[in-house]
Amino acid sequence: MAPKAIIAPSILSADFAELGAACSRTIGQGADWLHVDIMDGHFVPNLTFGPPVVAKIRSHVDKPTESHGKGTFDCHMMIAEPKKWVKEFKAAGCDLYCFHYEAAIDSTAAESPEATSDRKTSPRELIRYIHDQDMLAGVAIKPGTKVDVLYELLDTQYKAERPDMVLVMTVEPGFGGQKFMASELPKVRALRERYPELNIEVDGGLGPGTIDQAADAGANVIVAGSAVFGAKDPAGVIALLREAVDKRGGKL
Ligand SMILES: O=C(CO)[C@@H](O)[C@H](O)COP(=O)(O)O
Repeated sequence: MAPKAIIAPSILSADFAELGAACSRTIGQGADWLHVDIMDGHFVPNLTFGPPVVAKIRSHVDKPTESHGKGTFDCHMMIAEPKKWVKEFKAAGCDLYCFHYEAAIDSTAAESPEATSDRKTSPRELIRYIHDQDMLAGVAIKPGTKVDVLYELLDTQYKAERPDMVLVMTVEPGFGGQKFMASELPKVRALRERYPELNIEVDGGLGPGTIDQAADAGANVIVAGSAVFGAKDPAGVIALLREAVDKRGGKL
């Protein structure tokens, strides 16, 4: 049985002048989680917000009462140094810290081997560290990254080192409103076949016109930015996305 639908609107497409109100309204419109895109201008060519903003908007939304529950702040860390910010984002109210596999393994930016070990870390160590801070851990892959790099992490017998969620990007990370890349769906299908109970998130170009393909492939955590925040009826879009995923439950 595939896991249930989790709808996570991306607040990157919200009106930043009223971000707190937009967050609470979106939860009221039926969203399960809020997807919070953190960009550092290095890992991706765009800048968004840091811990003080996350802390402010957190106060507009009730904390989840259970793991993966309503109100979860799903922080998508598009940053070059994911280990460096774990404690700050925990303090700001992040519930799920989803780092990029590519950032965790990339040591080429570090100036010296010593700096490398200090600033970069292996995905496995990083997952353990995130769990030690009492957050869920997610691992994201960009379109150019093969899905099988994740198998070793997902197959570990040590729960503390296993991701709670995988994010398959269906656009190049960095900006909202891009065209959905169906070429990424074989990754989702491969993950779903191998891990029937895994939370598999897709992000980029999701909306009423693309959700069926993503749900057919096995995605259950759906990020949608412009499709929700640009809609006349955001609650209707959230319900449609949920129904598309849930009606495939058990048939995958
Ligand atoms: O991480 C990202 C972009 O890097 C996303 O979360 C976008 O914010 C999704 O926006 P839409 O494609 O749904 O408009």
